[in-house]
Amino acid sequence: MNVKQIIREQKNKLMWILLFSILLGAIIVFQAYLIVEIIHTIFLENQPFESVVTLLSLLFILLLGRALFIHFIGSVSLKLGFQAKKKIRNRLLDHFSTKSLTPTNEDQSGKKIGLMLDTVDEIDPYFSEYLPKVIQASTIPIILLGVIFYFNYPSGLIILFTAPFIPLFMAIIGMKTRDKSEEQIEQMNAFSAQFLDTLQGLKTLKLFGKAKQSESKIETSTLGFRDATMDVLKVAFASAFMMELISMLSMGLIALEVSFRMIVFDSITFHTAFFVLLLAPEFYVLLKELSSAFHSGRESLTAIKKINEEISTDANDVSWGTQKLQTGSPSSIQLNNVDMQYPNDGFMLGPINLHIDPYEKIALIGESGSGKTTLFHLLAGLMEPQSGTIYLDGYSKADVDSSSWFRQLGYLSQDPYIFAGTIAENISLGTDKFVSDQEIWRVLNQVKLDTLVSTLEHGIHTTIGEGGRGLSGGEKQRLALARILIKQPSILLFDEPTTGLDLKTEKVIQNSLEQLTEKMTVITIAHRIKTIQSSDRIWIMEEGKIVADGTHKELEHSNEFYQSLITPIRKENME
Ligand SMILES: Nc1ncnc2c1ncn2[C@@H]1O[C@H](COP(=O)(O)OP(=O)(O)OP(=O)(O)O)[C@@H](O)[C@H]1O
Repeated sequence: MNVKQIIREQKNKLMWILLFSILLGAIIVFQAYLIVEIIHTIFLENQPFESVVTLLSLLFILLLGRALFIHFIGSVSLKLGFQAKKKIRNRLLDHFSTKSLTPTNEDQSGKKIGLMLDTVDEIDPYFSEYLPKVIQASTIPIILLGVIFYFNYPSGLIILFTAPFIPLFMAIIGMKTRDKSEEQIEQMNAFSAQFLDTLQGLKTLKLFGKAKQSESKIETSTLGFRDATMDVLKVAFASAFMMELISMLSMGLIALEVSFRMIVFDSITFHTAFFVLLLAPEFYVLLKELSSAFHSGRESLTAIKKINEEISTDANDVSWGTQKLQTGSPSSIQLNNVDMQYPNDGFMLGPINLHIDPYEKIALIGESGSGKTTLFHLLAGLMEPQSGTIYLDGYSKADVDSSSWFRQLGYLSQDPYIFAGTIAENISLGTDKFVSDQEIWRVLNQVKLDTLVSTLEHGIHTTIGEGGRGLSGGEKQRLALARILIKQPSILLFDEPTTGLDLKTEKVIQNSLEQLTEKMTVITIAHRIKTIQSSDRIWIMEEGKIVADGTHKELEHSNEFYQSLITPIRKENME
């Protein structure tokens, strides 16, 4: 994410700010001129009030114009900040959604939320304050300086000598704040991560009697964030004080010089002296505003750096292309020498070589930790292999359009996620088509959730998930099945529930899938002997490799490992 690139895209808005700034500069000059003229006419020439009515009306119009231009610059600047944030958030979202699952699991979600919300918000001042102020400060003061030089060059020389101290201080303070604002953002993200982690695991922490300890951990990270913020603010206050001091001293010098020239040397008129005295503060006000905007702009640059650090870790992006897959029938899947290793020399999957024909029913079995879920994530396209190629319908996955693949795919896991939303929204999640209320009720009936839902006040429009009504484990599973029934995928990855689910749920899942799966390719991480026996092929996984591939009949007598795996399953299913 390049700041220059965003600036280039927002060139039009910046041009508007430049135009408004030039007009504002002209208004400031004329406004000062009119004030001087009015005072001169009334107090020095002792003219009646009526003689300045036209000048006063003009002054009123100019003040109105000034307010309007300030408003225009403000609203264009806000839009500039808004567009920049939108662009960066989209880029981040894109990054998170294309990123392979592997590193995503490593980071804490709170840190990501912190990055997505707070860090992106920190970027706003750069575009909505700093850039517009840079434009204003590089146009209006130049206009003012030109006018001051024209009317009274010594005042211009004083400004020319003192003004550079302001950017000089800005640069020094900028260097000092860089580390501090980096530390502040670091602390803020650490705090978000800690907070969300504790919230999500609160039940576990309470059950293990660790809730109090977590409280103190949160307190420590809050204090860390507070201290870092105070450090940044201290520098900000010190810088504001210095800017004030420099501009007051400079204006004092100009006042002294002007009064000497007017009273002692009699070399300028009251008119010119007053005019210069009115313009000089306008000059410094703008520079001071620039310096405070510079301070926020510096923090924004740190935030942009943090976001770039996150985005540049895209070595693990899951790569997709543009080739659309056929619709109607399931795609064939082929894995050629596919390898995947979790970071830091973690678990290694592969090399995997396999081919799945359309409509095949495959059971995947293996001991806990043998890599079944990891293989599912690779097959689903949620992870990117380190080496080797995945072919979908003969096309390399890197060339295939991701949405045409995900449209085919259904993944029924053991811990489905229920989003904050209504029951109807959660069920129609997987399809782009319009889903009528009747269809929702039909699938609810199929998964035996209709009785429960009909007792709810808002029926299928009841909010569930976070902030809504809770669901039991079995109900969540049935809701996830309802999603699949609505989506009607042509390839189903099914992580069969281990025994322990309520009988009703188990039966519902079995019956529904038996009818549904005829028209699908189904790969099941199987825990039931019936699923294993009825599948076309069985893959046995051991330490990240598929060590056997065959039918139940073939493996039952010839493969000792298979026997050792299914004997306990058989026993469990019989109990
Ligand atoms: N995000 C991760 N980072 C590092 N290692 C991981 C990650 N996820 C899983 N693993 C490791 O990879 C190995 C395989 O895990 P996987 O979940 O694929 O096994 P599984 O066969 O599905 O196990 P189970 O039957 O218990 O669900 C395990 O040793 C696990 O500790």
